[in-house]
Amino acid sequence: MSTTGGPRPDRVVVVLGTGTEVGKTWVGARLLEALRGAGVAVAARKPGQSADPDDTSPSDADVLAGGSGEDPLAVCPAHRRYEVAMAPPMAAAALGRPVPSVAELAGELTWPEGVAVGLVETAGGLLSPAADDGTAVDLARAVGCDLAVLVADAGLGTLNSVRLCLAALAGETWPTVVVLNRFDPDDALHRANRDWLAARDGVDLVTDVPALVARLR
Ligand SMILES: C[C@H](N)[C@H](N)CCCCCC(=O)O
Repeated sequence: MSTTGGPRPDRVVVVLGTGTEVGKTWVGARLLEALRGAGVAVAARKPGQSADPDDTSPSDADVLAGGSGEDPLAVCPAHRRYEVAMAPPMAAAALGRPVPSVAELAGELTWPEGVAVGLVETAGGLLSPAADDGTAVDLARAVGCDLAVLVADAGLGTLNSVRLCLAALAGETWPTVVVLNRFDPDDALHRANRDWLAARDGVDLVTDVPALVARLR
């Protein structure tokens, strides 16, 4: 159940990560691009973003906006951007700015009419604070997640991080697709990780964006 008002996308896809810097934004932007290229109406939202002020690379909202074809300020409004490399609510507090609640972030989310896939990207990992009173998972619930995309690294350590995240998501109503990002088919460990998670744990898993797009069809 979403706490947001106004038009709602046919499907809300929330991009979660096993941790920070696993490539959530890259996967989200490529997904938006591919769907848009196939004629699907998309929109992206980043309810809060934080970054090192010395980082000159495009912000997450800029990258997502490139994928969805929107104004970056529609993806993440100026008052939810924090130039401190901390979890967004922690960054807000460090800057002496208001720290939102999960309900406030979800309530701020507006969608254009006629969106088929609305993508919401969270910040950091699954249990990183998203607001004063909740994590990325709490935010996913509040925005009415229909499908979670859990982005993980393909390499060493991913078995543990994916299993921890899926355990944390066990009570949720939505299905979760795991993306093993930066997957190299020539890497024996990457292949072994994929096979172990899929065969032993029955994880719904993909290793590239085209396969993820196919899941959304
Ligand atoms: C600055 C960084 N790139 C992200 N935007 C924020 C990551 C927050 C992680 C918080 C944590 O789980 O410890």
